[in-house]
Amino acid sequence: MVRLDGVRKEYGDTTALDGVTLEIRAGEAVAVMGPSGCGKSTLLNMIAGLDRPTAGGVTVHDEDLGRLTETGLALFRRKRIGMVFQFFNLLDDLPALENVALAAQLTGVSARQARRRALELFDELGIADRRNAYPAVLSGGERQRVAVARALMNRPALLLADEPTGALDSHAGEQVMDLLLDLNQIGQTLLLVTHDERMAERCASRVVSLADGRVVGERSLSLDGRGLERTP
Ligand SMILES: Nc1ncnc2c1ncn2[C@@H]1O[C@H](COP(=O)(O)OP(=O)(O)OP(=O)(O)O)[C@@H](O)[C@H]1O
Repeated sequence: MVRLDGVRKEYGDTTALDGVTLEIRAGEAVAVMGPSGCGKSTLLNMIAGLDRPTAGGVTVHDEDLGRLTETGLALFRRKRIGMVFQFFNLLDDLPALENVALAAQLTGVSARQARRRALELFDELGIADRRNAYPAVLSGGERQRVAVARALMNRPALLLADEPTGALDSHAGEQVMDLLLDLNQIGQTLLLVTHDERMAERCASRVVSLADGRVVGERSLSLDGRGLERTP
């Protein structure tokens, strides 16, 4: 699903990624961990096509991102990638359902069809009763579930999550972890950046450790070990 081949990224004198080679198979849930500044977000940005490597190649879902124009990359991102961020990144002046429907409308889907799909997702994620609420009145956990719904709207090949529980209290964080775990267990490929060892162990089948822009370790987690401590 994802292949990084000797990816290097420099920002002026700073080397954010220093030759990262990594593969992620369809259906995997991979957590990327490492100290602040080691290049985790840069890695996600390379895979999402939000930024281009200084050297090396990135292939996602058989698409060589280096061959895409800026317009091609924007289209790739909208159709193939779902992203969830620590601080939700919802639009404050749109109700929850419209925030989510917009993701499909931007790919040319009609407003009616987009709302129908968004409602299905709100039902599945247990937030249907919050569909007309504006982000400001939603709890952190509800906001993140809306953000996950938005990320899933276009049925992405890959869901990228950058510290998705970083701004949540522990109960809401647990619910979001359960949600990501459930999504992966029904086949969604997931790449997760987290500082939280417990989250990695709960949601990921493999943990990749980064330090100073390099992969310095990898370990697989047994499937049996995942999701055992579910919230009631
Ligand atoms: N747009 C940018 N311009 C200049 N330097 C950048 C840019 N983005 C990242 N960097 C630098 O690249 C390095 C890696 O940053 P990155 O944000 O990927 O690390 P991170 O592991 O995600 O950190 P954190 O856990 O604190 O979010 C850091 O030294 C950072 O300052």
